[in-house]
This record gives sequence, structure tokens and C-alpha cells, in this order.
Amino acid sequence: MDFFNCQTLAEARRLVLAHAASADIGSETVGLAAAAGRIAAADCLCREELPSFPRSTVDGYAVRSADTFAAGEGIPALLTVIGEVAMGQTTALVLGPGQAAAVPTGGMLPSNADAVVMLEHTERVDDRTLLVTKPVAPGDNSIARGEDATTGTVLVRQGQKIAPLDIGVLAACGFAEVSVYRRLKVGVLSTGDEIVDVSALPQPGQVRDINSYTLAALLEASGYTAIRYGIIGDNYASLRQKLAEAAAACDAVMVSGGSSVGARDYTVKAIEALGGPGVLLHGIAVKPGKPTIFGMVGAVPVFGLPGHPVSALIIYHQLVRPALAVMAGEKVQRVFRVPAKISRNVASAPGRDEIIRVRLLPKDGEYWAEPVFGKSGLICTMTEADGLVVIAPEKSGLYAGEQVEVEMLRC
Ligand SMILES: Nc1nc2c(c(=O)[nH]1)N[C@H]1C(S)=C(S)[C@@H](COP(=O)(O)OP(=O)(O)OC[C@H]3O[C@@H](n4cnc5c(N)ncnc54)[C@H](O)[C@@H]3O)O[C@H]1N2
Ligand code: MOO
Repeated sequence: MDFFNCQTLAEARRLVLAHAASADIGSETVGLAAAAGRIAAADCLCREELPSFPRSTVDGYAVRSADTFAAGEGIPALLTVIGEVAMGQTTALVLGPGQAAAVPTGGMLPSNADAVVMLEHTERVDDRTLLVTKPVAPGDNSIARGEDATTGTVLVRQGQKIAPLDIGVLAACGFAEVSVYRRLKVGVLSTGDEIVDVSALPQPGQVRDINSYTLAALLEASGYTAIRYGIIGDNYASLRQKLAEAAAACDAVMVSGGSSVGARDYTVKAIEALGGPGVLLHGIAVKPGKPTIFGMVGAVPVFGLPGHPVSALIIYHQLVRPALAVMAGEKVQRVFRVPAKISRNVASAPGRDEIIRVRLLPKDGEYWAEPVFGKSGLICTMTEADGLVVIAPEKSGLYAGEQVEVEMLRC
């Protein structure tokens, strides 16, 4: 007998992503210093030439490079110094044939200069006379106007998560403020009469709440706001009331535990009670994580995650995380996958995705993925793992040495 009408993991993902795509969370403007980790709500276009003036990248002399072509230690090029460029100021100097101007690192090149000779490759004979002992080619030791970016260059695309690396280019182009999507707010509820808070000493039969802490930490690490609604006992009325509260205040909600088919598993009933569309999925052909629930309370997606902590984490990773990223406006999602060889035979049941935890070990210039076995109630198997390997439903296992892709959990 099977209590669930299971869909494949791929079908479940399609269903969840289709609902996530219709979310509209709105945008806000934040100062550049607060923009890292946020998702751009509009393309950030370069509004000027970067740099806006041709600059020297060394201390030396701005020259017309052709004047130095034959220069060498034995027969230096003889140039006339017509002046000095001041730092941070425009220069009116114009180089004629055979002329040079002293320029500091970062200083503006005079008109007609197309390269800079480093100080150490020159000799100043007197105020006006310069010997150049090494030739320079056009563009040497300088940056042309617009060489970094030109007007209209897309610096950050709409839907791109702004990385710390992107902040520099936005600063260079004068983005004191950036338009970003509002931070996604996600509610987290733990259920179960046996669950007590981390601060409590569990009595026999009780366990500490792992899931709401882990899930909230994962949400925060992704840049979302996690709201923990605490622990709800196996009581339908309380669950329904807390779920209604969370759905009214959040963009999405995760309920852990109570997803199976036991007499005390009220999550399905509570979602259904809060109005349409209600429960859209109960059961996925995946191990672990089979008793997963997905429903919509109005426009708010609700995920019922299995209570076993490893199952909850894996379903978060495989199903919830991509959906939240779409809701948050992220267009390009980067899952870091590392190619590796599986270190030993692993059996799996055809007809369902099996997701195994692995640790990555470097050996002879490549990575080997070593399975971390253990029941999905054993949270320590998670701390030992670096990533996950998905064994597809059409397979009956993996052979030692077989090539796999490890979806990184830590990076
Ligand atoms: N007859 C069947 N029973 C079960 C099936 C099934 O197909 N038929 N599926 C099993 C699978 S697979 C899983 S996974 C669990 C999921 O059940 P629930 O989502 O209803 O989870 P609970 O029963 O509430 O809890 C399971 C387990 O995890 C512990 N737990 C729950 N929440 C937390 C938490 N926040 N922190 C730490 N540990 C937690 C809980 O104490 C239980 O030990 O159902 C199987 N049963
Ligand atoms: O599939 Mo459950 O989710 O075994 O642990």
C-alpha cells in the first residue's frame, strides 16, 4: 500500500517553479554599501566612458610612441620635455613630434601622447632634455578613455545576484544607489509534540529542534529574511492558526515535520483549510524526502518538509531553494557542481531519484566522491558531507569509479 501519489523529482520541481515564477515581490533602492548579496531589479548600465580620460599606469613620461621605436641603451631617443602633468587635474599640454611630458601614475595623458615610458627607462639630462633607453608601443603603460567600459555597457544584469566583486565596478561608474528586489521573507515552522527548543533539556522521548534553525540559517545565507514561528505541537488548530499567521506575513512558508500520513500529520489538512489553491503535491519519488508537500495558500507557496533533518535539508536544497531563488528575482542560479568519481559501488532503487551525501577527497589530480551513509534522522551525516549526488530514477546504482557530479553544499 502506498499513501502517496508520487510525482518524480523533475515533475515536482517543474510544478513548484511554475508557481514561483508568478511571484511579484517588488523592488526597493539601497545604498551601494548594502547592495552586495541583493538581486538587481534593473540592468545597471555604464553612463559614461570608464575611465573618462586617458591615464598613465606608471610614473614616467608621456610620449608619442613612434618617437621611441629605435631607442636602446646604446642609442637612446632624445626628447624634449614640455611640462609636467599635475595629479587629479586636466592638462592642456599637447605633444608635438619629439616631445614628452612628465606624468604621475594615474595622471592624465597630454593630447597626442599614446604611451608612457617608465621613469627607470629614462634619464633626465636637464630641465628640457630627456633620454629614453627603451622603446614603448602604442598603449603601453596607459589606459585609454573607455578602455574599462563604454557608455551603455551592462555592468550588472537585472536578475543577477550582486556579488562583492560587482560592487567595485558599480562604484567606479557612480552607482551610489542600486535598485534591488525586496528581500524575500520566509516563515519557518517546526511541528511535533516531541520537539523542544535548543535551550531546553530534552526529556526521554523529546528531541531538540534542528530543522527551524538549519532552515533559517540556510535562508539567511541566501540573503533572505527568515522568520521562525517556533515549535507547534501536534495540534491541528494551533498549526492552522500559525500557518495562517505565517502565510499572511511571509512570501513563502516552510513547515517541517507532520508531512507523512500518521494520525498526527496535520500539515496537509492545515494548508487545505486556509483556502485555494491548497495542496498541489504530496509525495515525491525521491529518497530521502518522499513525504514532501507543496501547496499554495493564496499566492503564498507552502512547503511541507519531512521531519527527518537530513530529508528536510535535502528537499530544501533540491526543491525549495530553486523556487525561492526564482521568487526572489534571481535569473541565473549558480549551483556549484564538481565533477568527481564515486569511490565505491552504491545501489539504488530504479523508479525514484536517490540522493546521497558525499565527501570530496582529492586524489591524483582529481576528486573522488566518498558516500556518507546513514539514516536521514542522523544529522551528523550532514556535517561530514561536502555535497550531494543524485542517482537518476532510470539507474539501479553507481559503479565504483563512475563519473558523477557533486552538487556542493559547502562552498
Ligand atoms: N507509514 C509510513 N510512515 C512513514 C513514511 C511512509 O511512507 N509511510 N515515510 C517516512 C519518511 S520517508 C519520513 S522522512 C518521515 C517524515 O515524517 P514527518 O514529516 O511526518 O515527520 P515527523 O514524523 O514529524 O518526524 C520524523 C522524525 O524527525 C524528527 N523531527 C521532526 N521535526 C524535527 C525537528 N524540527 N528537529 C529535529 N528532529 C525533528 C521527529 O522527531 C521524527 O523522529 O515519515 C516516515 N514515516
Ligand atoms: O525519505 Mo524519508 O524522507 O526517509 O527520510
